[in-house]
Amino acid sequence: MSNNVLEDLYQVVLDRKAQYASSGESADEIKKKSYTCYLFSQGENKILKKCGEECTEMVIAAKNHDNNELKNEISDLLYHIMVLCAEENLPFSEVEAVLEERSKKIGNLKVFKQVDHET
Ligand SMILES: N=c1c2ncn([C@@H]3O[C@H](COP(=O)(O)OP(=O)(O)OP(=O)(O)O)[C@@H](O)[C@H]3O)c2ncn1[C@@H]1O[C@H](COP(=O)(O)O)[C@@H](O)[C@H]1O
Repeated sequence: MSNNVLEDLYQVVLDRKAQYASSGESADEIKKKSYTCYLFSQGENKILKKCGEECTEMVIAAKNHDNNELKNEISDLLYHIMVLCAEENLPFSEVEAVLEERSKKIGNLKVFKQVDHET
């Protein structure tokens, strides 16, 4: 594995998508071998449901101030987001590019309105 854990994970997800597309197995068989292939076999609604579920679990972990649980839930969410990107044919590198572009900006883009209470 290279230093870029996210890129490597996305590549595994893409490999599983290709693997699923070429396998003629049932969902039960697929699930035993690869959870990622199973998600692709279930389609967009299932993947979106999982993203929502993992996001809620992340929020609950944060509300409980349980950082051990929180890091696991964030990891689950990131994985499911990658499956969603692959399902939608959105290269994860495009998400990284948006973050990189934003990192070049200094300060907040919003201009704070100064209210003059004297007038
Ligand atoms: N990062 C993950 C990852 N995070 C979470 N999960 C799986 O997500 C599932 C979430 O559990 P749930 O109880 O919510 O779901 P479930 O009851 O098993 O099934 P459903 O409710 O979704 O039908 C578990 O089965 C976890 O194993 C993941 N499965 C895979 N990966 C990565 O994907 C790679 C390829 O995995 P496979 O496709 O399984 O080989 C792995 O090496 C990991 O790097």
